[in-house]
Amino acid sequence: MHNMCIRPTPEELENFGTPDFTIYNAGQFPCNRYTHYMTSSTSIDMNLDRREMVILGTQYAGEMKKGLFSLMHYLMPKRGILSLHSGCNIGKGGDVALFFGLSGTGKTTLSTDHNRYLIGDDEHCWSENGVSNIEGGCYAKCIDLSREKEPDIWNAIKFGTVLENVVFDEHYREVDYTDKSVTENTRAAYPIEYIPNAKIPCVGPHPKNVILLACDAFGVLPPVSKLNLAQTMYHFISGYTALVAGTEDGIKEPTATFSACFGAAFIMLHPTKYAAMLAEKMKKHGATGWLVNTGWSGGSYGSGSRIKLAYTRKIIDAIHSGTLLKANYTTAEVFGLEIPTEIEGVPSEILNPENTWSDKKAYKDTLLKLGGLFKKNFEVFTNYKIGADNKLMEEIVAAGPNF
Ligand SMILES: Nc1ncnc2c1ncn2[C@@H]1O[C@H](COP(=O)(O)OP(=O)(O)O)[C@@H](O)[C@H]1O
Ligand SMILES: C=C(OP(=O)(O)O)C(=O)O
Repeated sequence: MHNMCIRPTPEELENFGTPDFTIYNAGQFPCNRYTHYMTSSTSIDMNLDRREMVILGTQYAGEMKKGLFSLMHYLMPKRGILSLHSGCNIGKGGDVALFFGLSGTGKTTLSTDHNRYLIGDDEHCWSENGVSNIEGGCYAKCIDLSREKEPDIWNAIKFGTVLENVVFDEHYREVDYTDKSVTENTRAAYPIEYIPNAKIPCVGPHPKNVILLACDAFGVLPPVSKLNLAQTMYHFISGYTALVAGTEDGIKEPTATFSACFGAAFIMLHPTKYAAMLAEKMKKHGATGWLVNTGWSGGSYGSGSRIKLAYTRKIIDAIHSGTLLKANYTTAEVFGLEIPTEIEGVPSEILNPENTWSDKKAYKDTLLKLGGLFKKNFEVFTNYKIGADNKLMEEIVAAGPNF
């Protein structure tokens, strides 16, 4: 946690006073499964009034940072500040990008970019003054980590970094990043300044691009689509992804899931409250929304393959540089997504997923199946209002799949 939190200076510590919030972490000591409603030996309990959190039955460090993140999802909106489950970076020209996404969709990987300054990889706030990181460190997944594909994360693993659940040779102290015998969810927790181009303090102006990451295991969402405001809200509230083997226990193969605001586990208010704040801020500051599929192409999980990280990076580069905004687009059926026809460094044929499937009928069936899942998931939101009248919510519902 020391690595992950914003570390106070000695002067700040001198006048620290009493803590605002206390975490009691009992590590492996389990909770009592005979307690009413307790379904597991692991529990994370929070008392907002007493400002305390109790963690029982888990040694996963992520529970502490994500527990505090839930707290921020309660405290920040009360002050008119939007809490974001997103990575964030800033270009040399001052353009800020947010990377929303569930675990494993690429927030850490894509916000850590050698050509840009890192503001943070996971938890941010968007206030009247711009964006700021809640944390002071990163928590990178390191399963199958390679120097070639993720050089900045690789180089951040040095003295002072805490490696969690990795397997290493005790004599030579060499880590085997491919070893999944403890868990797939191996982690490296390092202070953000271990990334050479981190922006310290971790703050920036209002975002120019809002990138929604989805790891689509069905392989039918385009690698990138440009979204209008209603589509951005529709996909933000839906929070679709495939959970891949990794952070959550028991996931052996990609499983479609919807997690409102890309963070159902952390939000404390109704999802439409956060969506309304995001819509208002994006509109006010002229931010563009994008949907980036970091999941499958050429077929669903099992027949297709995961989109190459190198291609996703080129897509993200084109968003940052502004060239993608000026590209030519076609509109795809069912989801009505705007797909660019060309991106430098990315084979044009993969931009429209239909081209990558050899079995066109299977593609159409899968597309309709996913569209149906989106519709069903969204049913519970259609009766809510966003903003003063119901106009935006009507536009948002209409921005979903249409068939
Ligand atoms: N096309 C892709 N885009 C992004 N990440 C990818 C891609 N293909 C494979 N990956 C891998 O998926 C994982 C994404 O995890 P991470 O960036 O930690 O996600 P998050 O921070 O959203 O939890 C990394 O291990 C990364 O190497
Ligand atoms: C730490 C977590 O977030 P992420 O996997 O997105 O890094 C988590 O969900 O446990």
